[in-house]
Amino acid sequence: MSLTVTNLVKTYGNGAKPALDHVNLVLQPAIYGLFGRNGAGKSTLLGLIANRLLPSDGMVMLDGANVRDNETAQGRIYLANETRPFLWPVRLSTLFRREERYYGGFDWGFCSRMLAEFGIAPGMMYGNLSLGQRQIVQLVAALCVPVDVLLLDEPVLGLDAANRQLFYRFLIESYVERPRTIVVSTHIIDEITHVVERAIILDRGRVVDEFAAETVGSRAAVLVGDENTVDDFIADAGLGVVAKERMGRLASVTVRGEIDANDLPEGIVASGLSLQDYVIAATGQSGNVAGDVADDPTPMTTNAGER
Ligand SMILES: Nc1ncnc2c1ncn2[C@@H]1O[C@H](COP(=O)(O)OP(=O)(O)OP(=O)(O)O)[C@@H](O)[C@H]1O
Repeated sequence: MSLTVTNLVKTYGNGAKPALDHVNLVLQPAIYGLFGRNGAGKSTLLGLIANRLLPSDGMVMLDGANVRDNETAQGRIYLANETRPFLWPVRLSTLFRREERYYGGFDWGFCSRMLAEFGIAPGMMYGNLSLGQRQIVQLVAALCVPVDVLLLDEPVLGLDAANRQLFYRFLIESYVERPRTIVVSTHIIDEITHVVERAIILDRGRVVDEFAAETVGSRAAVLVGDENTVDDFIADAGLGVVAKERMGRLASVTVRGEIDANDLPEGIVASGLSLQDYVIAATGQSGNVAGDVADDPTPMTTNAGER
């Protein structure tokens, strides 16, 4: 299974800046985290992949078929987002049966187990559920349909902490049971770090980085120490500076690439960035740690010595 996004552009109005600007991606079976600041274009990208929005340019192909003109391909893609229309006066079981009919299958056993653990009775009316419970029902449905591409737009918005943990557990279980392409857009990055295999970072409509999540520690580092010593080290090593903060005589400088602790002079401490810190650095106003993979597919090295 392969989902290819080619030169995808979305402009919402005449003369408006593109919400999505020539995005190229190749997605394989894996759990992807889709990250970016408010308005970066995450929902737009997911809406275009799911054929809920018309692209201004470019295309989305699923196993070689253009998703636009192909109902079979569309039936293999499921988008769960807040606007998914579920009619109000409907029992959960009816709602799930509709999904079963449209998507050609439904994992009823997994559904019952998830509802039980979330404490939601299957005979409930959808409209009688709380906001968070409705969100859970949508996620349960999403995990039970036999699609090849699952797009979850801010899935944990409205879920309490315990239910978020439960959802991450079910998401992993579902993926292990049936590996497929799952894209999760979220702002709660720290929580999902250990769930996602790959990360996609969007900034102002462009993909600025796409990488294996476990390699995040080697994509950028923070150096802390006496400002002059840190500056000299950075200049000698030819490191790219992303951001710098001063605290009296001390400086904290974010640089691109991985730092070998053996290369550090005395008095400088280096640490890697968490996925959340890396996303902040990659999408901050002061600098762009990632470069732009729209033009360069390998913007980051994992070795500071290569810079
Ligand atoms: N229906 C629309 N009409 C006009 N502009 C829109 C529309 N939907 C989105 N936009 C604009 O497109 C850009 C991207 O929006 P999008 O919702 O894709 O961002 P996002 O990354 O999902 O943001 P958030 O994290 O806040 O949900 C924003 O500038 C937004 O204002």
